[in-house]
Amino acid sequence: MDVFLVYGGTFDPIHRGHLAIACAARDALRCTVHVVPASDPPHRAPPGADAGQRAAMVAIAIAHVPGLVLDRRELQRGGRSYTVETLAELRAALGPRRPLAWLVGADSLLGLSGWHRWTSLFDLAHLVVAERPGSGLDDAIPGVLADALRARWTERPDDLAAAPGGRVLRLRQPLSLVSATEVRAQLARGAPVDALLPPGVAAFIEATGLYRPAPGASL
Ligand SMILES: Nc1ncnc2c1ncn2[C@@H]1O[C@H](COP(=O)(O)OP(=O)(O)OP(=O)(O)O)[C@@H](O)[C@H]1O
Ligand SMILES: O=C(O)c1ccc[n+]([C@@H]2O[C@H](COP(=O)([O-])O)[C@@H](O)[C@H]2O)c1
Repeated sequence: MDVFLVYGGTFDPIHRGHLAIACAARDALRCTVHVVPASDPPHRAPPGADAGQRAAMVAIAIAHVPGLVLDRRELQRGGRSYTVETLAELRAALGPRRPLAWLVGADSLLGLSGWHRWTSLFDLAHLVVAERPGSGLDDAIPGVLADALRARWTERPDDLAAAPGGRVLRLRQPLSLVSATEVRAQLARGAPVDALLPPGVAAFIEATGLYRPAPGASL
């Protein structure tokens, strides 16, 4: 059965690194990627753009990318965007047998043991983990998480199609150095960001005045 693949993120703003891993996961699993902007992302400071603006930038970024679709379920649910709740909602809708997977970057995986009800995530879905510069997966995984992952790792996409959840697929895609932090910093100092962003997103940011320093603020 084909995998229902979900990619959650703050996307403040969505950048080329996000698209690169979404497309790599799409191609590895040969399935659609459902991109889910977080309404109120846990474990981080409030985003610079509101949830509607972040979703609008995702819509612009993926408009012409085959196999990527916007899913507004966390915006509609409101409140803290706990992944375990999103996956439980999807599992109820998809039934117990459909393979379901959640895409993360390596830095997110390294913090997984701090997530709300994190051990339940594996009962609900697979994880797909994209490598990210600066976040090594081979020796950096903290003990309790390493133990939880040990028997779950695979490099074979077919293992995800063969079960509803519980495996962790390591994606080995070309690395992208881009981060939303870097994009926001560049914008704050008035530096060009076109090379970091999908087409159309820079124009949206320019038109809305997002991420500009407040007048008179020192950089
Ligand atoms: N360049 C990248 N390579 C691999 N994974 C990435 C990359 N950028 C983001 N991700 C992953 O995408 C998901 C959503 O990321 P997020 O929206 O927080 O972007 P970010 O660039 O990490 O943002 P920020 O710099 O504000 O923390 C996370 O799981 C993150 O690990
Ligand atoms: O459920 C949690 O406790 C949890 C903790 C941290 C991050 N997440 C989710 O992981 C995704 C990436 O988070 P972030 O902060 O790197 O954009 C996003 O969908 C978050 O809602 C979820």
